[in-house]
Amino acid sequence: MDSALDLSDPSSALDLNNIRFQLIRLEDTVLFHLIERVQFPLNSTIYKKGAIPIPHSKLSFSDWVLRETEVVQSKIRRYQSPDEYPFFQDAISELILPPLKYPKILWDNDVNLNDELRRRYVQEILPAACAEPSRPERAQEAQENYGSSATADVACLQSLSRRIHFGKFVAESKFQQETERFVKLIKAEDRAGIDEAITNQKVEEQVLERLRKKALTYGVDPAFNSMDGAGKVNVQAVVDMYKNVVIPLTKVIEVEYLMQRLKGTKWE
Ligand SMILES: C=C(O[C@@H]1C=C(C(=O)O)C=C[C@H]1O)C(=O)O
Repeated sequence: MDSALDLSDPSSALDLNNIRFQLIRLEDTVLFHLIERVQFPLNSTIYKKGAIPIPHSKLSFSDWVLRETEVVQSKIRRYQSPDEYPFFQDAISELILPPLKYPKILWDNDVNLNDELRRRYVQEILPAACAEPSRPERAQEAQENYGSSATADVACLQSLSRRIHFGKFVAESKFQQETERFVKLIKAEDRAGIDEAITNQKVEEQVLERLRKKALTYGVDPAFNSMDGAGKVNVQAVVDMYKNVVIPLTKVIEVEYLMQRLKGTKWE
């Protein structure tokens, strides 16, 4: 039985089986947060800058809720953890708790793909997940759900961010397993070669198949036969989210992390 990732224990945190076990656990988190979000209509208004006036801010309503959440969470050490990355770097505030001392597991890097993740979430993931032809009520805006939608977005975005940035642990694990191979590719700045080297097609196919089953299962309450056959979440939207956004961004993070891996080492 693989164990959960212990970020205070480098050997556990870089065991690829443990990392993959954690990625599987994160599928449930991401899926349940998305199920919560798609209870509400898309409410595209909350993603448009200026559509909802916010004192002293030019952000969209959804971005403002996310940034304000990150301000509070940064004060209680969320971004001290090597598996958490902020969407708004300027939200990072002074700690109100004593700093934590994590052992150095990852190599120094500045890889953060949250801007791209947020763009894809708003422009691709949510429109697909909220579009439920069998439920026309979802097509209508519901102003009373603006706050609930934005709050659910924070949970979705933070779980998706954690999932894709786990690519750093995967990349470090693979680098330590095949150091010479990756050093050559990195020195040659061969991003395509690094992408090929970190890719495991079989694992990707297993991820997508498992997600389809989870979306079908978690989406239907066992107490009720779904009257219209539609579960709580659009199954294809979940699979497409991973196939077109989550897995590709995870791999970009693996590649870009590795491109920075030789800094300060004997191979530089
Ligand atoms: C995360 C890994 O690296 C890559 C990314 C994967 C993903 O994002 O699900 C799966 C397999 C690999 O292509 C891994 O090898 O487990």
